[in-house]
Amino acid sequence: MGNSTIYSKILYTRDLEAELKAYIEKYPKGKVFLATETTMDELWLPRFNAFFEESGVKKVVIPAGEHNKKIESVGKIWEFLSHNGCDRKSLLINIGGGMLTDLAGFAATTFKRGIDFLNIPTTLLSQVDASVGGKTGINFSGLKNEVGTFKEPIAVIINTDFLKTIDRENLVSGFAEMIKHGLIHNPEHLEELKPFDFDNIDYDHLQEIIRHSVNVKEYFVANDLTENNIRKALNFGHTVGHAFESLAMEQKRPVLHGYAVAYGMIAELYLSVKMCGFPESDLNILTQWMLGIYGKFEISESDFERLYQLMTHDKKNESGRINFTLLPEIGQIAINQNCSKELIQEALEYYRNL
Ligand SMILES: NC(=O)c1ccc[n+]([C@@H]2O[C@H](COP(=O)([O-])OP(=O)(O)OC[C@H]3O[C@@H](n4cnc5c(N)ncnc54)[C@H](O)[C@@H]3O)[C@@H](O)[C@H]2O)c1
Ligand SMILES: O=C(O)C(=O)C[C@@H](O)[C@H](O)[C@H](O)COP(=O)(O)O
Ligand SMILES: [Zn+2]
Repeated sequence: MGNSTIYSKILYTRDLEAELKAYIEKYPKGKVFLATETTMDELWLPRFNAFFEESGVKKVVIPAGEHNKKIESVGKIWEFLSHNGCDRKSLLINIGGGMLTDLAGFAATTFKRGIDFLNIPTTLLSQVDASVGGKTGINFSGLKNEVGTFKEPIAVIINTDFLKTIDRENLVSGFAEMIKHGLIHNPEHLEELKPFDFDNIDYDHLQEIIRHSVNVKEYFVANDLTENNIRKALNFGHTVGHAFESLAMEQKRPVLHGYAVAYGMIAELYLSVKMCGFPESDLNILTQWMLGIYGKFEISESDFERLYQLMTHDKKNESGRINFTLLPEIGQIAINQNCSKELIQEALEYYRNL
């Protein structure tokens, strides 16, 4: 099992309070804390306030939005924990999307050198990806997740009812990470995603396909928690995707994480054709499918150098080389693929000309 310390339980439920009770009871009253963000606090927390108050759980609320995944917000959580008597045996419950679970997970894993935390993901992206697997972190210096830790939550409780209030753009964003899971490990999962109807969602079916996606994530995490080896598969699309996401932020035209990953996957599938013999016919089909869902992120040739510079900060890089995870075919991965600057620019040119 490599360097894994699989410890998180993934629970699927439509009765959140019942699942939570068992966890809260293991901690002394007054030692369980809640972190959430403003959207969830307004939309969903009123239904649970009485339950949390009865259980003696105090709450900190962080402003919603990716731009708040920053050190100042971590400070706010640390202050809240410190002022309310949080000790090493306390538990922090994180309710929100990937922004919140990354941020509050990071706060928990660093407070007093680490306390337990439990994730309740409320977006599709956080249910299939961000809340699972123990990557926590914040953006820093214009770079995605530049500072963070690897530590798994004690549990992840997935309730698809939360997705009923998600806007379409955020659903579509989470769907990109599911496409990624299909591409890197499970062609059947990819096929079951193709007919998904965003306008007419069957939540029971959605819960099933969320499970299939989480299974892919868990497989890689269980075998390589700290990303020394095959976990790099989960980063497919992100070398270029994070560069797009950071560039978009710099240019004040931010894009959602999943959209950036979809754009990145197209460029990295092109690299897969050139480096690993990925079938060109599959590249064309997948490119058209993803373009149809995600549209196109407009870039000009003058952005190439900045995108390349951003890729030089990717966490998979070694000895100054930009390392990609690429695909020889759907469902197969090739990690540590070092591409030349010229080839990376060719992939960006391919994307730009679509
Ligand atoms: N740790 C990991 O392994 C991992 C994996 C993938 C992505 N991420 C990170 O996750 C973040 C993106 O997460 P996200 O897409 O969930 O974004 P997010 O957390 O910003 O949530 C998206 C929007 O949905 C709102 N929202 C949340 N839950 C809602 C609900 N139930 N109903 C209505 N609105 C709701 C939020 O307020 C926000 O406006 C990025 O920072 C990305 O880097 C981390
Ligand atoms: O769990 C992983 O490993 C991933 O790479 C999942 C990604 O979808 C996620 O966006 C992750 O936060 C990216 O990590 P980073 O190490 O490239 O910052
Ligand atoms: Zn991602």
